[in-house]
Amino acid sequence: MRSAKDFFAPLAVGAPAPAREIPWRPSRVIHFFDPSNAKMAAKLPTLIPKVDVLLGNLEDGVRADNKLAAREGLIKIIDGGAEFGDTQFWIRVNSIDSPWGLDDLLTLVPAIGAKLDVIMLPKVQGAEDIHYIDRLLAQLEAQAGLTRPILVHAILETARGVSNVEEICAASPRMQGLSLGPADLAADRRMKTTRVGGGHPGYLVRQDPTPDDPSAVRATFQQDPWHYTLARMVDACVAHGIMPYYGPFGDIADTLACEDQFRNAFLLGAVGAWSLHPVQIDIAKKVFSPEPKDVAWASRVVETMGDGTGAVMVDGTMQDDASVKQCQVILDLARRLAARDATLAASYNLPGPTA
Ligand SMILES: CC(=O)SCCNC(=O)CCNC(=O)[C@H](O)C(C)(C)COP(=O)(O)OP(=O)(O)OC[C@H]1O[C@@H](n2cnc3c(N)ncnc32)[C@H](O)[C@@H]1OP(=O)(O)O
Ligand SMILES: CC(=O)C(=O)O
Ligand SMILES: [Mg+2]
Repeated sequence: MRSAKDFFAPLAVGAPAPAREIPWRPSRVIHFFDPSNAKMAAKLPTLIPKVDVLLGNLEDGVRADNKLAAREGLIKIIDGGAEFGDTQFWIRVNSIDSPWGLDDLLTLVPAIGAKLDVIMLPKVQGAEDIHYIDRLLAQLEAQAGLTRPILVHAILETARGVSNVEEICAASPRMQGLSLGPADLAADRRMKTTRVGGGHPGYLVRQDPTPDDPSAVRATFQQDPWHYTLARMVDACVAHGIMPYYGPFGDIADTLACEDQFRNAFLLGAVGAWSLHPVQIDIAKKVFSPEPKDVAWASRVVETMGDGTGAVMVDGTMQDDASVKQCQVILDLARRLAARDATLAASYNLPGPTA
């Protein structure tokens, strides 16, 4: 076991010093594209300014016979001088047990590592996977002369990964966050849904029978099969100073259910979600930005509470030291997002400095 003192020492001579804190940057939407798909790549100049994170996907969703073209496509995009502004640039590599995972890293870190903010690693099972990539990245960073460590984001998509979620979050100072991988996770757990995220009409609770009228219709209420996993992820991430994300919503046409799933994740503490299709970008941005009415309420509570201690009534509700902290969460996020988004800033109308 590494001592705590060693944790922030580079894992290879010449590698950049590990990050001591994960920088907070807006990441309401991680937009996926296939770099081997020329039509998608052609859309990047208009997509990049709209998304918080642009992610070049090399793993599932990219045909096996396009894996090399996808890798080359990423290099072409960077060599072509793609401008990211303050949008983050991530890639999802193939899993480290696949035929492509190692070469993804060996090729792309030297070629485009200086532009990369985060590498998303799929099918992470435990701390051992993070330790492997941690050392390998340090070696590659040293060879490439990179001055900034590349961060790592793990997808939680196996039962073993979920069981080991805390050790995964704690495995390296590179750990930036976790995403839920509902498709692979469903398969690995032998769940009986064939959907990519979202609910299922069979996963429900039913209202009790009416005692005097046994034939009366009994309402049913669909439940969220991802609640447990997401809640676990949020706790593990917050405990380790990293960020939780909902993953993909595969029913592209059902924008309403997508919005609902994303909002559940937002309310539980997630900072963002994936978009698989351009139609999902604005949904994620809307959902993961606090609503102006909630920002106005939070401002009012904080203002009414003065130094933030004691208890008062606001519109018939008790507010105290703890509810002020809840309101500060909303205000802090609103300020950070407003600093990047002028339209949001105007809708929030927040006084004071941005965080
Ligand atoms: C479980 C997981 O691992 S999820 C992550 C892996 N999966 C993915 O990343 C999937 C990414 N998305 C996609 O491949 C596609 O969006 C699909 C296959 C779902 C749908 O694609 P299409 O059938 O082409 O959708 P549609 O016809 O509505 O596309 C409209 C336009 O948007 C483009 N487009 C679609 N998705 C994207 C995208 N993610 N990024 C950029 N452009 C896109 C299409 O190329 C098309 O362009 P055109 O108007 O120039 O022809
Ligand atoms: C997100 C992902 O990779 C999955 O759902 O399997
Ligand atoms: Mg997956």
